[in-house]
Amino acid sequence: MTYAKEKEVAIAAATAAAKLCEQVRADIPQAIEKKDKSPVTVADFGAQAIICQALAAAFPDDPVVGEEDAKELRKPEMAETLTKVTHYVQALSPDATPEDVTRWIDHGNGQVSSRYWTLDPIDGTKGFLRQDQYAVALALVENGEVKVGVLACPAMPLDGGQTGALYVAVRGEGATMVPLSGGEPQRLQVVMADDVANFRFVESVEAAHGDQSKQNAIAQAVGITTESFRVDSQAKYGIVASGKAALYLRLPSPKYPDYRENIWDHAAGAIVVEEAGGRVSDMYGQPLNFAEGSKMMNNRGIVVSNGTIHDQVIAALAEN
Ligand SMILES: Nc1ncnc2c1ncn2[C@@H]1O[C@H](COP(=O)(O)OS(=O)(=O)O)[C@@H](OP(=O)(O)O)[C@H]1O
Ligand SMILES: [Mg+2]
Ligand SMILES: [Mg+2]
Ligand SMILES: [Mg+2]
Repeated sequence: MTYAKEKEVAIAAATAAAKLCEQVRADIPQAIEKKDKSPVTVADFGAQAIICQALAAAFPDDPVVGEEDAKELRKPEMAETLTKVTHYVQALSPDATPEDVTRWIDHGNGQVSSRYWTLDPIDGTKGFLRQDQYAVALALVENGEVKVGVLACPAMPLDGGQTGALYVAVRGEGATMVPLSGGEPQRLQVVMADDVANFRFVESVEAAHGDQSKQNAIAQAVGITTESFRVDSQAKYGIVASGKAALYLRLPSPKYPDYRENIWDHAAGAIVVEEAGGRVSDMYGQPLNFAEGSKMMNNRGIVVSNGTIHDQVIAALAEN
């Protein structure tokens, strides 16, 4: 088994971070506004602290490229928020001080290099605030290729009535889903072409994060006639990997034509789908570039599929 230690550490860290997030969610979190006007919560900071602490201890030489940083949190007017974050972190790491917490968060300020981790402590913060889907997303990238991906989706409903999924993939070794509450890992397989009931497509809840009218037109062009399934965060990748949808489309929003996708919004999800037999590319069929920087400057839009319809989707995009 390759990357055994990386997989073990990533699973333990993402599972712990998911626990922290669920604790915050039960307490009804408040949104804090970031400089770019997007929301962040004490759970985003706490989850980044917990995961970075674990990665720094196990792999001290690996940079971590995370979404959040502690710059604002260090300001005196944020002391109360930092106290709250520290309180949630202490439930998992009792000796943690506020200084530890900000230091661990800023361990996530690393740069893309030949080997690095990328972390989205909460992907779908808006979904998290709405008590909808969200994901803790962690991936290891080597020489531009995602090697390990772990996606914790604490609000994901499972067959059989439980809630909470952990999706795990290692390059060349397949993808599995294990309930966050524990149990046997189940092998993931994307939907087959003849599984009509699951031949659906997923897209973001937030209309401004895509182009919903074009997404619908492309889905129809490849024979998907049912309405989209709208889900927050990289949970969408988990749904495609589990064979519960054939396609996830994320086309550039007409409102933000210059938007570029972040590596942490896709790395973990992409390997989970690929290892379940699916395909991931940008809207021109180009591979996602995880080798350059935190934003994928040369990619536009995201297409995630079960594989069988991928070329058809790219062809439909070229025509529309
Ligand atoms: N304009 C635009 N276009 C595309 N994507 C954008 C845009 N603005 C933000 N973001 C990123 O969207 C991430 C949330 O993913 P989703 O859209 O799938 O979920 S959600 O519907 O917003 O909950 C969200 O990730 P988090 O910040 O981690 O929640 C953002 O990185
Ligand atoms: Mg995100
Ligand atoms: Mg995030
Ligand atoms: Mg964010």
